[in-house]
Order: sequence, then C-alpha cells, then structure tokens
Amino acid sequence: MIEDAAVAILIKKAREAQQNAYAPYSHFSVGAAVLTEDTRIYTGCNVENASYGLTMCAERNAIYNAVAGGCRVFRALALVGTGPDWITPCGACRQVMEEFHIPEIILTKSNDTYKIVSLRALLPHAFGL
Ligand SMILES: O=c1ccn([C@H]2C[C@H](O)[C@@H](CO)O2)c(=O)[nH]1
Ligand SMILES: [Zn+2]
Repeated sequence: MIEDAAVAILIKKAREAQQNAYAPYSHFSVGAAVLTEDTRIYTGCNVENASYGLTMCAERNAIYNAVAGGCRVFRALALVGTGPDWITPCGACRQVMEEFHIPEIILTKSNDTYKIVSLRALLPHAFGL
C-alpha cells in the first residue's frame, strides 16, 4: 500500500497539472499524477478539442508521458477533478491502466479527501491479450 505522504505528494502534483487543463468546452479541469516504480512522478491534464472525440483525458496523458519518459512500471495514480463528487476514471482510461497494471488508484474530491481503490475493483473482467 502506498504511504500517506506519497499520496499527498501525488495529489499535489496532480493539482498542479490540473492548472494546465485545456477544457474550453466542458469547463471540467482534470489532473493526474502517476508514481513510477523508481519513484518518479509524471503528470497529465485533460486536453480537449473542437472535434470533441479527440479529447484526451488527464490520466492517459500522465501514463503516456511516463511511458515516453521510459517508465512502464507503476505504483499508483492520483486523479483530481472539480466539483463535490468523487472523480473516477472513464472506461478508456481504466483499460489503459490495465495495460500497465497500475495497482492503486487514488480518487479524490475537490477538498482533497481521498480513497484508494484497486484497478481490479474499477475494471473487473478486464480485456487483455
Ligand atoms: O476521469 C476523467 C474524466 C473526465 N476527464 C475529462 C475529459 C473531458 O475533457 C472532461 C469532461 O468529460 O473531463 C478526464 O480527463 N478524466
Ligand atoms: Zn479517461
């Protein structure tokens, strides 16, 4: 299990990335931060497009950023959004988390309270090759 101090750092980094969200259509800014096996942190924000379907989520941007940096083994991902409810990843992002076996997903509310859920709980019966 990821330690509380590491969770706090991941949430802080995700909040920083959220500041860079490009969300002129939904006005829903999202940030994500992944912790790699070798304790590096990569972040991402959502990037929308006038052609709505081209929008890329914060989580996938964070994961792909880490992969581009040479990291493929992850310990955890933190996700931050806007509004009073828990933010949870979309189905596409869950499948990408499955690809890289991200074991712990840190979900937050806007006041930074958090809960840790397993990828197995988020995506039972996942597709894999
Ligand atoms: O977990 C989520 C949920 C939504 N979004 C983005 C996509 C879109 O830009 C906006 C509204 O769906 O939020 C994310 O980045 N991650
Ligand atoms: Zn998504």
